[in-house]
Amino acid sequence: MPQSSAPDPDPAPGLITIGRAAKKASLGARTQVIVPVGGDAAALSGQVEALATCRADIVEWRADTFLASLVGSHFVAASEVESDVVSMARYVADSSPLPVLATIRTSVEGGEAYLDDEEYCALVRALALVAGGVDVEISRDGSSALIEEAHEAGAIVVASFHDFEGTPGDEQLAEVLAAMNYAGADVLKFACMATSATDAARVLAAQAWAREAYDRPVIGIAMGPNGAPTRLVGSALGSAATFATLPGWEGSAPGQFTVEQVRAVLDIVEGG
Ligand SMILES: O=C1C[C@@](O)(C(=O)O)C[C@@H](O)[C@@H]1O
Repeated sequence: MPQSSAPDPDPAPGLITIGRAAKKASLGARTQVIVPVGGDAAALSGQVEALATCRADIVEWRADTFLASLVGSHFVAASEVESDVVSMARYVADSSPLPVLATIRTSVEGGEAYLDDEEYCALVRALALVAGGVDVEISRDGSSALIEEAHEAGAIVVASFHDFEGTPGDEQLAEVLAAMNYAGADVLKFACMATSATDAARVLAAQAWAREAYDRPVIGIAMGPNGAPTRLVGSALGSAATFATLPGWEGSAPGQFTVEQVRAVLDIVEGG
């Protein structure tokens, strides 16, 4: 259902605004720090409170971890959980001082949600009515239509691809990024496990290439110890955002630094 609060027009080519009302951030210029929050309702409220004093720009609500706290590791129908998930999304959107990116990471891409494609699309559609942005896994059947529907609902779309085993070849990475661009995503994101320094370097090369080829914000992440430096390189190497943890809370992927650590490096790399 189209909403009145359509996304703001792009302020400039290659720049995307995420957020609703007064909570906004810009992707595509200085690297934005995205802090993931998740878990059950009690854990979430502790993390949302901690956002007030953390120097992040955007909060990512990992709705899949909340879903897992409700139903465990089982396939579910969207209709069984939608009202709980949407209520929690509203809570995060209202209580967080930062714009919200809502993510349902499915088990196929390393997350905790067990949903088939249809149920996944239904839940993401519901979240798009509440959050400033939604993550859409590009490999899901129906992802292109979902991107359009999320836009109509007033959310920007971060298309995503994950490989927790390794880093695909250059050609496959280029194909994934091309598919995200073709599908009309606002931000192109890929995260791959780096098993060597070469993998990390290839992720950075693909990120820089996509930034030039598509003029859309790109987030390239090499996960794990070999890839950790890719989380700190900043916009000079094409990075629109980096995911960093709230101190004292678990991160959402291997190799993440804390918000303060990332901030300190980005202040040097991009100028404080
Ligand atoms: O896609 C990503 C990137 C990520 O996997 C990372 O490696 O930092 C963390 C996830 O929470 C997020 O949805």
